[in-house]
Amino acid sequence: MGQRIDVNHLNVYYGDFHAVDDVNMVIEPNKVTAFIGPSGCGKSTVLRTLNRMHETTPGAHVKGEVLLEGKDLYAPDTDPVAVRRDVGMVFQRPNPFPTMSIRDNVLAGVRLNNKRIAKSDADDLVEWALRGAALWNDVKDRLDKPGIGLSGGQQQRLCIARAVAVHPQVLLMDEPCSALDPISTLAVEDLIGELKDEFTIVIVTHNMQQAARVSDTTAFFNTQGSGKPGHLVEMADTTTIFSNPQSEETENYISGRFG
Ligand SMILES: Nc1ncnc2c1ncn2[C@@H]1O[C@H](COP(=O)(O)OP(=O)(O)OP(=O)(O)O)[C@@H](O)[C@H]1O
Repeated sequence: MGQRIDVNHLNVYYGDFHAVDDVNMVIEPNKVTAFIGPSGCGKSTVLRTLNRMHETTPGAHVKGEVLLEGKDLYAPDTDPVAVRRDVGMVFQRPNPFPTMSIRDNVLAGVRLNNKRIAKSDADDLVEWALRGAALWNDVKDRLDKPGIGLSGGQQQRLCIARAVAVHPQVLLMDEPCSALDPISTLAVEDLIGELKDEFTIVIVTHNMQQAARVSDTTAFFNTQGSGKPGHLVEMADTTTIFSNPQSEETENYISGRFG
């Protein structure tokens, strides 16, 4: 089952630069939450703080709280590697390991977590993850071929299979369809709808139609301009955000007046 995330007074900094100001939000379990907003408003930054991935950028740090099912992801005794196991991530560009087979790509995260796994269990896990990522039928006869030999859309689904294989509670997706053609995009969007039965999903997208199609809840971020921190303007049911937003800023953005 997916888990809930509470974000309390989250501020994010790159060195001295205050990139995101005072975000408060609840990300509901087993729902798809979309982050939308103009370039530079902090969508990816906030997403990356939900599994401490921003810490891979030197100087990036947070103030405030991120709670996964009530547990503070930034508590001193919390292991970031364990956080990333519970909160998986799929990136903008499909990034299968180029020298690995399809099968080994699916198992890569499990092996990185130092889990020993028997061959038959590995076979079951590979099939389960690839079925979950709607890729099994495409690849079941070529599991030992390189992952890099798949189409872009298939590679992205392989990356989703690799992410789900470690059984995370939450799946973060940073513009997962931006490098895909329209047919692959639809396949990944359908998949997101199915995956929410098992995981909590947060997706950053530039595409408002995509947010409207795939998400239950939408968070609109904005910034007063370059050099100014991004902030959360409002968050509500996706239908409310697109049909009856509270803020004029949101109204202007979704009606295409800026961004
Ligand atoms: N590695 C970094 N070092 C310094 N500043 C950064 C870094 N990454 C992002 N920023 C800054 O933080 C702010 C938020 O950036 P972020 O990438 O989160 O925005 P975004 O809404 O995801 O934008 P986009 O839609 O263009 O991807 C911007 O002002 C950006 O310039």
